[in-house]
Amino acid sequence: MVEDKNSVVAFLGPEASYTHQATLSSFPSPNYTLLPLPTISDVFASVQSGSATHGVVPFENSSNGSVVFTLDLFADKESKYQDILVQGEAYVGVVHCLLGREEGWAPRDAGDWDLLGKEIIQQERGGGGGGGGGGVNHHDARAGGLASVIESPTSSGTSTPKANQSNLQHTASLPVHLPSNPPVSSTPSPSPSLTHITKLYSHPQAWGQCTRFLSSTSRLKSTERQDVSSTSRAAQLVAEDRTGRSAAISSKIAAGRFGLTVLKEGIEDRKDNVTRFLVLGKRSKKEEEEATAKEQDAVPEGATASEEAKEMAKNVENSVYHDYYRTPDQEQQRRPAAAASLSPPATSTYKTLLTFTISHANPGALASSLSVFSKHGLNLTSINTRPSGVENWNYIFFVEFQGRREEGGRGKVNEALRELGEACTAWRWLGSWESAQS
Ligand SMILES: O=C(O)C(=O)C[C@]1(C(=O)O)C=C[C@@H](O)C=C1
Repeated sequence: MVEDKNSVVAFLGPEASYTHQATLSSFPSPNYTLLPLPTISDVFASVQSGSATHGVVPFENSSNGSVVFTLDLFADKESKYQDILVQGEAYVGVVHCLLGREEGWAPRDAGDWDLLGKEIIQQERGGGGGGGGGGVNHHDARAGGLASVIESPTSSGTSTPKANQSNLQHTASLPVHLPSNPPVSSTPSPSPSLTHITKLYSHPQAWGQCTRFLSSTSRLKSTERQDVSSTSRAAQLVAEDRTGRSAAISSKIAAGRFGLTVLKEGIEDRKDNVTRFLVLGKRSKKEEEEATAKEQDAVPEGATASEEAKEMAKNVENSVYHDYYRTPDQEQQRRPAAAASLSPPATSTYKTLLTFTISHANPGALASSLSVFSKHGLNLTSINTRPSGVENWNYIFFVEFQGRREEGGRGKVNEALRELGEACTAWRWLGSWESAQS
């Protein structure tokens, strides 16, 4: 990533989320200001509006599949995130823990408790709208938030080697504002009783990654579960619960951050549990203007208005959109630019994410669209769908493949896109980036 001390990186918070770990791994330098936001849509919105230069969002988990909230934001049915492109990825090993209070726990010191409560309330107020997360001071987000409670890359939420340039061990320490003698212990007894737990909090993805533990622990089988916006938000809510009867599925790092006890560690179904995160960026105004100028030059002299239109539709050199939510006129006015990510060095492996729609009434439209990729030797690595939102049982298809769009309309990805335009009703390029997979 381009390092600039004015860069603001928004991520799904509050601090100590797995997304925070992915953010530190992709943006290890203290020159970046990290901004925890309550929801994934807040992250998209902040990148689109320019209040953040980058965003980090969860995309898929190795055992539980896609993060549908993120897919729906990429589907962008209301055309709110037209300038967002994927510029990178990060992998974080996810070791889930059950966090809470031990049976019989009670806040020991009202002063300490008030201080902790005040801290949490401050975070929520600073969050920039909406419940569900904590917006902490930017610097706290980096320092106090996560780095200061990370003991080693194996403590929880480890990164895969490539992502682990991170500085998950980054130890800058700005104030955390937790009480010096927190009213809890983060050291569990060997096998703490769970009979006092009456409510569980977590992110929906986490339930799906801990099914065995949840279904085999008699106390928890029938315990009420509440979905919240992130695993660290779950930990934050449990820390606020003065009854001591709730628990969160979250990370060991979050236990340290929010002063909770790890009641059970390693509760994920699979030990190789990994979540992939995407780094978002925005096409710049300058790039957009340049692309508009280039495309105007590209229209052959003497072309008629309709030939021009045809030429524009064919010219995928710099286009991001063949957008399904825009009329051809609107489409021509926009003509977005190539992202900075179009010109990385040639040695690495790249990935590209696209969405497309087809006419469901047209037999073979889906098969023809997909065959474009194999025809051009592009290794299709995943396919997803989300409801189109236009008509029942119609879908937006997401495909990811190895390769990248090159500048100047060259290369097999550009060729495939030209052909895809003939097989589908519309497509949208969501970015090409260097793979972080080892
Ligand atoms: O970042 C977090 O802590 C989240 O709660 C999000 C999220 C996700 O959506 O995948 C991230 C990692 C884990 O897979 C579980 C939850």
